Amino acid sequence: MTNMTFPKIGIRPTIDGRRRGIRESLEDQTMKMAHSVADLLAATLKYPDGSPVQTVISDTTIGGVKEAAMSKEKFDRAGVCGTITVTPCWCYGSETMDMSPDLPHAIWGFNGTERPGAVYLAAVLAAHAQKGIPAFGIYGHDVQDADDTSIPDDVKTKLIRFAKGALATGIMRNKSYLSIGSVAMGIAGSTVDPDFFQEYLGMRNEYVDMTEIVRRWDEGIYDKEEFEKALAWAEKNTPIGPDLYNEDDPNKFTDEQKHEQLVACVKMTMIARDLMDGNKKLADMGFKEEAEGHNAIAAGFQGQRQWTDHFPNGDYMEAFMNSQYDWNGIHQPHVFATENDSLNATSMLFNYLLTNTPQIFADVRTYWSPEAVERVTGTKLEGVAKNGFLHLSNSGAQTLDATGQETIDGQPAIKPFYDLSEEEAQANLDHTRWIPANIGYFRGGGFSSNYVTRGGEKGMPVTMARLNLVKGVGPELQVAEGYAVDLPENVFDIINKRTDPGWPSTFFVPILTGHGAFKSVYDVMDNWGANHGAISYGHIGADLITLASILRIPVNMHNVPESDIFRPRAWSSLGTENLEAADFNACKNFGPLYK
Ligand SMILES: C[C@H](O)[C@@H](O)[C@@H](O)C(=O)CO
Ligand SMILES: [Mn+2]
Repeated sequence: MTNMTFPKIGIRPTIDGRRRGIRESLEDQTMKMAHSVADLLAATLKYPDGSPVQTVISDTTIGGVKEAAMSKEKFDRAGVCGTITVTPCWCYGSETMDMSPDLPHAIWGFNGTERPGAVYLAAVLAAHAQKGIPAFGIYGHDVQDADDTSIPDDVKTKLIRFAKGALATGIMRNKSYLSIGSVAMGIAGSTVDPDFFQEYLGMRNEYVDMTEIVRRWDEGIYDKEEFEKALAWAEKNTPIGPDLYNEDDPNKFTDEQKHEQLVACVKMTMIARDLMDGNKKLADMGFKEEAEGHNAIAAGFQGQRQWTDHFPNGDYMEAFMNSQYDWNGIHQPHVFATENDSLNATSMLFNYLLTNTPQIFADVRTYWSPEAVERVTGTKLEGVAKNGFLHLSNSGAQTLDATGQETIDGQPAIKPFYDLSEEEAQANLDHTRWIPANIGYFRGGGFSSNYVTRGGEKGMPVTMARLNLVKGVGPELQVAEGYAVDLPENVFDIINKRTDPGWPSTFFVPILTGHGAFKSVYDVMDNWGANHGAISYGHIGADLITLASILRIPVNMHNVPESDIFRPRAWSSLGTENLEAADFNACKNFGPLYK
């Protein structure tokens, strides 16, 4: 999603309202705390376009209800999507708090002992709980001196984790999920649930039939100049690869037919982008309505089967939509799901908004036990993969940035577009083949990207997430942190041949904890809620858990250490011993963020 204005974090310095000494003595310190938080967020966090995150600070410290109202007015005008209240002292709980029920809130109560900042923190969090407007409490672990304006590391971690979740919530709000087509092959995630998008994400749903693509092809509703450039680029950078699946098929396509398919794939990519973002060029051509786009922050393409039984499949389009470069150079990726799996698109959207990195959409295809690998290949797995692995593979919407050719500190990584070099983008392309689709599955042809994610010596840290809808509960999130790993060459060759040799592959090893769904790699597979997963670079489970709690989506399985879990304080009111049950109860009790 391009050309958007981003929401901001509002910072509220609250203060003891007593004039004639108390308030005056605290003004400076209180305002300084607000500025240190603003500086921290601007220096640490970036919007999806790479610009630094912006904050708004209340014009005055807030000692009572009038100043709280003035601050709220300012925040509403500025487009604030979450508030952080800071204070070193006692203030008046319900008189100074921000009561916006549809915004996430956090409060940092300074851990000093000269003034009762922690007492205010506890009082205002109680008010939040009592009013059903949950807020995150931040209380530094170690006492600071009264004149210390620094932010301790534990406080920083929580401020940043909260701000990431609040910003993700704010950025997706009022945007659309665009379905291109409807339900693919009975996949539940592609039966779009508008109530979920509206109430939990604050989003709306847009729908276009897949015939819209044909209309735009036939009536020439795409930028012709861009298309010429794009096709020349595609012929050079995405050459059609060997026909692995169809060599012996009497119905296999000729080279001319395959070239026509590449033409169609390039046009599909441009059209999907225009459908999501709009395109001013279309207005110049007289297509003003089409030029607007659907304000989509995420989208999905049904593809199978009505489209793919007749036209080239969506793999090429999906791969490029999720990637950060094409004929226009390096740019922001889109969030684009195969099979119109709107729930996997949502998981990708969460991952993306927390990291600004492009996402892997994959089938959670096969659990390979060490025993099965040894039986089939004669090789005993060692190292990170010694307990087995999950083979993640789907022909379509897997970012091309996941080849493992991008690096951070010499290790394979997936980077945001603003950190990506031309060489890395080119290396990804050079490591990707474009394999003609298996015409048994895809009668209309098309091309799948084909590469293996390189994990490197230590494995690439990744997190797999999945949002599911469960009748009676609503949405639930599952999160598995782990590593994308390299397999010994002979193991890969044998496994690849008997799976889908023309699709991209990521071999995933979740981190085991010894309990629940993380007792074994098999248990992770066995507890996964659907056929797809959304895989992000990095270990982002703690951020996902915080975001889910803001949206009141319970997490039904995760392998994040308990010390990293950060949820609103009111969650403890629902239980402190069994955090999973407390999470379910809290999400149910407080209900979705929107109506
Ligand atoms: C080609 C097949 O229909 C696959 O696309 C299918 O197994 C899936 O991806 C299901 O999610
Ligand atoms: Mn699939």
